[in-house]
Amino acid sequence: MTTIKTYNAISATGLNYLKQHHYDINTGESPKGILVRSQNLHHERIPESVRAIVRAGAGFNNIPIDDLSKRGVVVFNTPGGNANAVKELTIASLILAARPVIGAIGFANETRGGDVSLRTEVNKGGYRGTELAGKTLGVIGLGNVGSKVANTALALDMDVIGYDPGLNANTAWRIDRHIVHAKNVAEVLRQADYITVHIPLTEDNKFFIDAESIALMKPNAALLNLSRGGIVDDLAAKEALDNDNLRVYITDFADEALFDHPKVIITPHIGGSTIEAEDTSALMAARELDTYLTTGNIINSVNYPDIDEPFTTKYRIGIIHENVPNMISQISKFFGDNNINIEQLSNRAVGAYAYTLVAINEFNEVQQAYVKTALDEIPHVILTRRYVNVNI
Ligand SMILES: NC(=O)c1ccc[n+]([C@@H]2O[C@H](COP(=O)([O-])OP(=O)(O)OC[C@H]3O[C@@H](n4cnc5c(N)ncnc54)[C@H](O)[C@@H]3O)[C@@H](O)[C@H]2O)c1
Ligand SMILES: O=C(O)[C@H](O)COP(=O)(O)O
Repeated sequence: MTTIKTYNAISATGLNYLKQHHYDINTGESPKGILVRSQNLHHERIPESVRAIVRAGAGFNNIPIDDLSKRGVVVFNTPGGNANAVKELTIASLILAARPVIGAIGFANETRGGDVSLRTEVNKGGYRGTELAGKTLGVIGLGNVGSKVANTALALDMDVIGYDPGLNANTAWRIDRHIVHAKNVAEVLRQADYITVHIPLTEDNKFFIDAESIALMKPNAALLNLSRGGIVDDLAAKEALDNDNLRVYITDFADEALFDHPKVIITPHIGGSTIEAEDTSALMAARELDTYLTTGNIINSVNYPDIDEPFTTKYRIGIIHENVPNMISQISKFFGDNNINIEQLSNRAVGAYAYTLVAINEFNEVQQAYVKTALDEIPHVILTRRYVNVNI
């Protein structure tokens, strides 16, 4: 049995998938894989036995990607698995930013006793809001979440302007043609009545919304952050709220500096917390983990290139290496020199790393005994794994 270690509450759908595929959950000493949600792994000791870590969710800023990449540990996430859940909470947040629903509920409860109807009707004028229809929504980041938010806002009769310099042919098609594409973020900040941020927390995106960017917003703008704490400079947002340079700030990330502020609404990081999103993300995560550990196929990795090929030979050798010249020729020469016939060789590189998956049929026990050690000795090879096709 292969052991998988888990952190956080991982949905039973994902755990059951792993159990059905003969994995132990949290029992053995030397886990091969880790399944995690938001637990901060930056200061955890990741056992040497670990070959893969899957983040059941989108954001992976809680995982020490650089260190793990140098060790040959493949890190995955589950793109889109919880995007609908975040979209729905973002729409709820937009409505909370337009209508004083929370205060109105409090007021309704206070009307108890006596003529409830009269007291409600006389005093409800204090809970008038505005409509989203006709207002402009600015969406920063048009990925899995942002594209859904942008498209849904059109159905609420909002005008939508979006900004995402990272869109490509595979992702741009998701975005409705009525959404205006801004050339820079300042365009969004100046035009929007509501601004919602859906980008990952990276070094570059830290305090992406800071005092300077808030100064570009309309003074009655509403700012929504369902991405990550640290993407918005909360102190700058608080100062803008205090000076009437921002109307309301809604964040899914609690911050001591924001508690009890009358213009702030805080939710406790529940954007992806629906039964459906947790099930979908955990199942995607379990499948990605099992697929890599049993076939060498890499799907949705955030630190190495994806390779997803049908496993039609008896064996495969997966070689994670640095993206430097002469690796493929050295690897294929090794197989040739050792009289091992290559049926198929796939190679892909992304940034500093590359992955080569070699498919073979004839592979005797002597060759199997030394191939891993010998390949690992080629300079710039990080980790070699062997896969056996149990269906052949
Ligand atoms: N609140 C929650 O529970 C919750 C749930 C899911 C995701 N998230 C957060 O939301 C983020 C986005 O999720 P997603 O599923 O849409 O991810 P995604 O990877 O599908 O999309 C992110 C998009 O942001 C774009 N981007 C990156 N930096 C940018 C920048 N500086 N300006 C404009 N665009 C930029 C990328 O090109 C990409 O298209 C995640 O990284 C995560 O931190 C939070
Ligand atoms: O990045 C994500 O997917 C979300 O922040 C969800 O986090 P969670 O899995 O801890 O709910």
